[in-house]
Amino acid sequence: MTTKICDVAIIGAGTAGLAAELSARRHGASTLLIDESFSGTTCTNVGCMPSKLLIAAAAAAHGARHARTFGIAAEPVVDGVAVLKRLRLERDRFIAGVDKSIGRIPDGVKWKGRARFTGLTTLEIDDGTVVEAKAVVIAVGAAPSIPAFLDPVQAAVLTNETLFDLETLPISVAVIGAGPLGLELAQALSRLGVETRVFDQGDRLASLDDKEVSGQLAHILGNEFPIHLEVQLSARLDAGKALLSWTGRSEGSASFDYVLAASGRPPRLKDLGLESTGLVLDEHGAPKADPCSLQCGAAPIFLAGDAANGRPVLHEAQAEGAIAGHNAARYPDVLPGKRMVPLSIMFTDPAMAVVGDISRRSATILGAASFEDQGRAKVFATNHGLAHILADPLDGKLIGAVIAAPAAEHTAHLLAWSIQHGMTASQMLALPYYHPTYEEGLKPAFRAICKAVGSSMPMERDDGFLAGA
Ligand SMILES: Cc1cc2nc3c(=O)[nH]c(=O)nc-3n(C[C@H](O)[C@H](O)[C@H](O)COP(=O)(O)OP(=O)(O)OC[C@H]3O[C@@H](n4cnc5c(N)ncnc54)[C@H](O)[C@@H]3O)c2cc1C
Ligand SMILES: NC(=O)c1ccc[n+]([C@@H]2O[C@H](COP(=O)([O-])OP(=O)(O)OC[C@H]3O[C@@H](n4cnc5c(N)ncnc54)[C@H](O)[C@@H]3O)[C@@H](O)[C@H]2O)c1
Repeated sequence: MTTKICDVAIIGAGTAGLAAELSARRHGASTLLIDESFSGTTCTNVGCMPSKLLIAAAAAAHGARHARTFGIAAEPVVDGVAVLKRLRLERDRFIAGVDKSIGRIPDGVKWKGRARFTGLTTLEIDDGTVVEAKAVVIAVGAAPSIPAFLDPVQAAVLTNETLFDLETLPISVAVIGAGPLGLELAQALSRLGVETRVFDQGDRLASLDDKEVSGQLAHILGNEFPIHLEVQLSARLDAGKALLSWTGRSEGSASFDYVLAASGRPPRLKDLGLESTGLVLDEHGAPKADPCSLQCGAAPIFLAGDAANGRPVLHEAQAEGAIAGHNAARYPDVLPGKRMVPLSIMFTDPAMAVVGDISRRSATILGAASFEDQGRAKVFATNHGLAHILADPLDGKLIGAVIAAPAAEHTAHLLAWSIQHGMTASQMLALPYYHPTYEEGLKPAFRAICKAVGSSMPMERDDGFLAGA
């Protein structure tokens, strides 16, 4: 039996785990990074990058199909094999990049195997190795959850872990879940010519707490592929296909080559032996971590990335890894990490973004900006969507935003940065806006906030009459 002794053991070499290991080592700790495969991250292998590569192919098809809007005749011919071949080629380059960074980790720090807790800071790896650490960072990520009603059609079920390895594009796909995963992939598949339908038991897209923005997006996306909200589903195999039946807000049945389970990705904490740590676990078997220090109670255990189930997006996995690694190295003298303004973006077209704290909506001023008559959007025939910007009623300081509009991924960044710097709507209007741009489209929301809180509008720069702004 091998025993490994270290200051900080990190379980999981994904984005959060790699950041945690580096951070702990930079702060003087001896580290042990344990992963069951050391073969890329969720982001590169089955997450952000392959999904965006599929979206990029879909955008090319969509652009050609819609060229006729501008007087140009074109009809795309989608070669499914070629689309997926290019996707995997580029994806593998991203994976090679991660392999390179893993290769730079010093000898003796990496340990391949599946770890589980046997005590507060003792781990057992599936090869029998025992690890004794002073602190542990849990960065095990998340895994797809497959609803039980899909059991009868298991053979036809895809997840984000299998979709990108198909040889070619299927004829038809049912997508279960209208969250970011389901909607991004549904729109991409639909634009690539796959008959696609989305189903969700909930009453809005992406569980978005803004009915108006969510409703507009549902309308826009619903013009491209059917979205069935508030439905209950059942499934059975029929002539080798998955036959889905649904009841609720709408009723029907249809056969699909595949069913994509996009119904959430809970943290992979189940077989981690957390009960041996003595930590208080919730009904899902998860410990609670402080959102700033990422420490579980007062224990020498830290949670980071998707495993922490707080902000399951890449830049936060990296940031949380760095905070957790630092704190694990300095345990018990733990510090609160400085968290960024929350920012999440769904790469549909139009994109949907949530920025800052939108939970206090009732206690804020709301400025709205529609993109239906917006200059830049009209030029590019993308004139739809809505931005809601929330601000403090006292001084118009920006608090949050929900946007489903063209270029939302870019305007959301500007808003997140402005919120982080404490900007007010009035200050936003005093900044330069080039014409004609999508950024100009936010001005009506800033003006509405200024008006509501009685703060000044810099008229010499923002007169509000520029045609198409
Ligand atoms: C389809 C899809 C698209 C996405 N698109 C975006 C996007 O566009 N932008 C964005 O910001 N985010 C996106 N995300 C989210 C983003 O990918 C994740 O938030 C991020 O990758 C999480 O990183 P992580 O380090 O927490 O987990 P992971 O990268 O999953 O790492 C976890 C690691 O832990 C290892 N592990 C697990 N259990 C054990 C164990 N017991 N012992 C040893 N090792 C173990 C695993 O092998 C794995 O290597 C997307 C996710 C998906 C699924
Ligand atoms: N652009 C991005 O940042 C991006 C893109 C894709 C995925 N992700 C990440 O991937 C993770 C998973 O995304 P997701 O969209 O799967 O999760 P999600 O939890 O956001 O959405 C899941 C959806 O599935 C629905 N659902 C669950 N069970 C169902 C059932 N039995 N029948 C019908 N509907 C059901 C839920 O109501 C919900 O709307 C998230 O953490 C997300 O942040 C991020």
